[in-house]
Amino acid sequence: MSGRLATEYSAWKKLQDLYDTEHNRLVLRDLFAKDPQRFQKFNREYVSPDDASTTFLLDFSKNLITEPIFAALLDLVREAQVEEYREKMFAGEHINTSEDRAVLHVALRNFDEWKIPESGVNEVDQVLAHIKEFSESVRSGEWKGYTGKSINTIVNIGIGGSDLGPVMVTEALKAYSKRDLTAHFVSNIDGTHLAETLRLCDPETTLFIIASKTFTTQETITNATSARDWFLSTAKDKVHVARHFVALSTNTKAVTEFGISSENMFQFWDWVGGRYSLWSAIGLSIAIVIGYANFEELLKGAHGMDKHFRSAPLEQNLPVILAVLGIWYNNFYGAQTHLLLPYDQYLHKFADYFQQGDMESNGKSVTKNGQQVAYQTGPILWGAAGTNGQHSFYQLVHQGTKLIPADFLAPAISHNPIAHSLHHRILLSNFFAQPEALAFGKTEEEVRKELGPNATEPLVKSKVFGGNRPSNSILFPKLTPSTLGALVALYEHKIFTQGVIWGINSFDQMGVELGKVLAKNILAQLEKPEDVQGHDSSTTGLIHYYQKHRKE
Ligand SMILES: O=P(O)(O)OC[C@H]1O[C@H](O)[C@@H](O)[C@@H](O)[C@@H]1O
Repeated sequence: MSGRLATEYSAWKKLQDLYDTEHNRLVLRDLFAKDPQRFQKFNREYVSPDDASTTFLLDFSKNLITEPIFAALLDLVREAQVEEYREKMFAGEHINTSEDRAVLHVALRNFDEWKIPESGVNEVDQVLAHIKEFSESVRSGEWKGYTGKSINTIVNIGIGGSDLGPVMVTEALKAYSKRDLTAHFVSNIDGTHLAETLRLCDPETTLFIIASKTFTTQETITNATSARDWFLSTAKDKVHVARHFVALSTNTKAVTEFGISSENMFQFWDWVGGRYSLWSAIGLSIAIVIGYANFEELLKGAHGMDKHFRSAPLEQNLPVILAVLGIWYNNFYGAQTHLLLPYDQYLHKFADYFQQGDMESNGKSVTKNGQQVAYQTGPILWGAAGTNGQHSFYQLVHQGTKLIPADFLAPAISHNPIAHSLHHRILLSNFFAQPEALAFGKTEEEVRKELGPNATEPLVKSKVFGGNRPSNSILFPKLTPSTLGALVALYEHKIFTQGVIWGINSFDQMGVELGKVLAKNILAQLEKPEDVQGHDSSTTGLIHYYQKHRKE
């Protein structure tokens, strides 16, 4: 984040040399055969400094690295001054330079550990108390709708960071949820999303949570307005809106103008990035679904990881380790993508969540100093919950032409040990088998032996697995709120570390603006063909085709 080009660092040049001279020799079969200590060298156990039950193992031994390469990768971290920039973040310096803002999601889960001199930080506890009080009154049934009934359905209306975090966490921690309370999440401007959700709601017992940092996002404000119209078509009197609509935002003025009173507004601050906001008031739906005590556990789990990131030596520092391994593949092996593969159905939104977290943060091509980068930055992030992915895209991961580094994640214990944990043992056997198959593959010799002398050449070739495909494995005892908090913070700090090395600003999102501006312009031209002005022939042709075929 210094804004320097990564390629200027001497460690970068060293890594390029190491890649050029070594990469043909970096064969996992050989590396493991030669060194019985390889697992010992390249695994780390995380134990939260605050709570020993929040723990996991990171095995990164199945990566295409040696000790000198690992050392050079950590030299790159030192040379890029990641530790100095980390301190700037924790101190509240305005490291989001393009927007002149601090980056302080860590202050939302700080529990008075560090003094951070930024305005708003001293209001965090107050907002948490508000979340606690409100979530408890909804869960206990004390909060009543306009006809005196308790709330049994919540609808979070928000998009991007104001949607993905609450969706991911409420899914991930469903085992902790209040089962007689239904939570829906409406994000898309497509009327179908709201209409299909409202079909499942009763205006007398539904609470709408309007989540928008800016409170100007077109999708959210349009959905919220239509939801209010739907509500008022039954409730009639506007005075009832107060019992059924609350807002989570930094923009008090826009919230009040929408008709939500300030006591029903949960505040946060401009130093909370949208994709880092689940720890803030944006987490209200999480607190309602899993209860405030569990929400606080989530925050504490993340705080433990913050402490680890801030104090652990680089060679023990898990976010740093994940970050440098990512750089090794992204920048030296030319890998374009990175897979997140949780072997836990509860984490089925984990990759979706980090698509925004990673790609909106590090999908940049100029440095903080405005220089065009001549190297790759953020990877394309994708994934699915195991074992579903195995029956979908793993073919390409195992035998395709692309190198796709992957992180496998799994809990040792399931929340649902049905059939005497048979399901879970099968799930975990896949979790152990896939990284093994990716790393070690199956040689032609092995295939021939298996198929016998009559096998055709094409059949033999088609059954060979090249192997040498790298992965990390993260194994934790159980998916608890605190463990989830630690895992999310682990990836947040990985993204931070990579952003600093690439010299980019991980905390703005200018790339989402242009499409929004053009859509606004087009919206005003949709009525009549003669209004369609100022576009290329393709866009004009498409809009004309729509105008010919629409039937309102
Ligand atoms: O919460 P808001 O202000 O409605 O923004 C929702 C989303 O909008 C844009 O896509 C980006 O700025 C995202 O980072 C943000 O999460």
